[in-house]
Amino acid sequence: MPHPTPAPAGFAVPVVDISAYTHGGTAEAKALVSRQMDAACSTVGFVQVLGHGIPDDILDGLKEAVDAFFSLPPDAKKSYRVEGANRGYSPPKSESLSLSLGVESASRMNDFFEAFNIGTEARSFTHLDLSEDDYGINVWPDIEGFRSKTDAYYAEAGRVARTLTTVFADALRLPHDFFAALTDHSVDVLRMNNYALPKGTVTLDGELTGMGEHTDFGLVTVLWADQVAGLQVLGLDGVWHDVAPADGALLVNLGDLTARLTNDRWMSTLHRVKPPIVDGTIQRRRSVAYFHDGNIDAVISTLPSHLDADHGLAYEPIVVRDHIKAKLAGSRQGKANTAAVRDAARVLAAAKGGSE
Ligand SMILES: O=C(O)CCC(=O)C(=O)O
Ligand SMILES: [Fe+2]
Repeated sequence: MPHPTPAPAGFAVPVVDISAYTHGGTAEAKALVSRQMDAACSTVGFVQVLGHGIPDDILDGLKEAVDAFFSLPPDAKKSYRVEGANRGYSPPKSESLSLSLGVESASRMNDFFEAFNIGTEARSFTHLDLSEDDYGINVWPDIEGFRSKTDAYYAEAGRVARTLTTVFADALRLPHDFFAALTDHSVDVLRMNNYALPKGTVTLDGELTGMGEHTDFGLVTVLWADQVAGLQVLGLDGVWHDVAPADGALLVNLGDLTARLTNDRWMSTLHRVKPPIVDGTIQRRRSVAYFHDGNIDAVISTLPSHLDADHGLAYEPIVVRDHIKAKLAGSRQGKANTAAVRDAARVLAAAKGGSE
């Protein structure tokens, strides 16, 4: 089947230009952006974000760092593995994201992506008594410029994530600084993903999964990706749709914690990476996800404005630490996350519907 298939009428990832927030627009311009964001978050849960203001040279530096790391020999990459923390190198087939949802995959550790993670460290908050066990210590590959380039992008992506939470606060009619109290020592992680399979290793048994279906764990994810097919998003129609970033856009999606805040009015949308196989090979694809997950000790409770007393749909309040632990235990240690009942049901329903 040729790829990418055109998106059918009825499914599109809305484009929202947030310049009014990044470049000091008028109150009216901001109100328009927050209305557009509300519509995107309540119908798709993914947004093509323009006007983010990340300079091209910082994006170029990020791509150089990603290429330099993933082109190291396998043994060199493996020397940057970190046990027990969301840091360093993850080789292909060491994770199964679908297990973070409680959905069994055919051969459990099936995802062929490889990744390198960096993130916020507890020790950077000198005034707070936080545990590195909750955050993690970064490892840095011995590659000239890798750290400065990824640090520069990390700061920019964090700025965009925080700007987005300001848009969210306005869209949800919350105090402007509502999210600041949940995110002043946020556990943020940057995951650089590489989807590549050496020639001749691709089998056409239909089980090829770049990254299994999952929802992101936190508040919001800012995703830079190559304009190469592979990312698929589950629509309200129960069908998987191909999505690639528009020119100059970052893809932004909501995570589970924002869905919990809004009692699922805003969507933590299921997504996966299933690259098309063309002539027995897959086209290499890179993506870099910045996860803005909230303070490790923050309690996430459904907003009073979104409680639905009649239907009793509110989630129990949850501490960010407990939520992240349950999700990571699924994807990393092969334990199905039994708490993700709603998500698992949606994946199984979609499995019947197939992809577009
Ligand atoms: O590679 C992609 O486009 C998606 C990556 C992703 O969903 C993730 O890292 O959580
Ligand atoms: Fe994701």
